[in-house]
Amino acid sequence: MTCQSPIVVALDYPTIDQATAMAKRLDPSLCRVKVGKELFTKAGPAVLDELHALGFDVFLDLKFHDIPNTVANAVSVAAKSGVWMVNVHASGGRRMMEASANALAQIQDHNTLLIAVTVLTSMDQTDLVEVGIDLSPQEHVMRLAKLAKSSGMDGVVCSAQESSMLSQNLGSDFVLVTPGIRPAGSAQGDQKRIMTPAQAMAAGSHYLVIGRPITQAEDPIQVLTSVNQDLGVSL
Ligand SMILES: O=c1ccn([C@@H]2O[C@H](COP(=O)(O)O)[C@@H](O)[C@H]2O)c(=O)[nH]1
Repeated sequence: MTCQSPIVVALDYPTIDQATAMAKRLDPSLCRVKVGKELFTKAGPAVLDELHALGFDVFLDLKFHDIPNTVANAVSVAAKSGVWMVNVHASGGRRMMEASANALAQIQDHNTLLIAVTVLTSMDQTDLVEVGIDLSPQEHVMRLAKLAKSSGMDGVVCSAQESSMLSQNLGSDFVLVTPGIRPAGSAQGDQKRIMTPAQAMAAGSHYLVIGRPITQAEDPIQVLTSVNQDLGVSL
């Protein structure tokens, strides 16, 4: 069954038991799920198998960033594990992204989306200046997204604040995966470039990554259902 919802719930947990307990409170027809560095470092590929067995599409969010050969091989292993989406850092450069896209192309019948991270949603202009980038977040996202597209990526991770600009410049088929989503009233936490779910969809985002506003809610399924309803997703 294809999930109709754009929501990807970030399962940021320290153990496989906590992650699968949350997944069991969710529903694969209402969301996809994301496995990040904390959970994967502890649980390894077993967590992917468990989430697949529960019926979820899984975004493996390990943000690979290394030399081309290393990243291409890691992307290849990820795709063979059956994940729906995997990502690399666009700042790893053209050769790294092209090697990753070529590695995926060699896997028969894979249907894994390959996405490049542009500028983390936790960063603003001040953070960029400190790492030597004298561009606005929007300008740097645009530069990295153009590079990602021409290097064979299916799309990018960006903030929803850049979705409209990217959709207009790179086409509405270029997949925009947007963390930093905050339903009205939820805590911003460490995120800097945020938008509400409805604003993000209106701006052209394809997928909305939502973690703590759902996973730390008293009733996660109620929050998930209510965001889906606000977005007009047929449930
Ligand atoms: O630019 C990025 C890239 C990835 N993330 C990840 O998304 C979730 C967001 O969780 P919240 O609790 O909704 O803030 C988290 O797993 C990050 O590692 C991101 O936030 N920004």
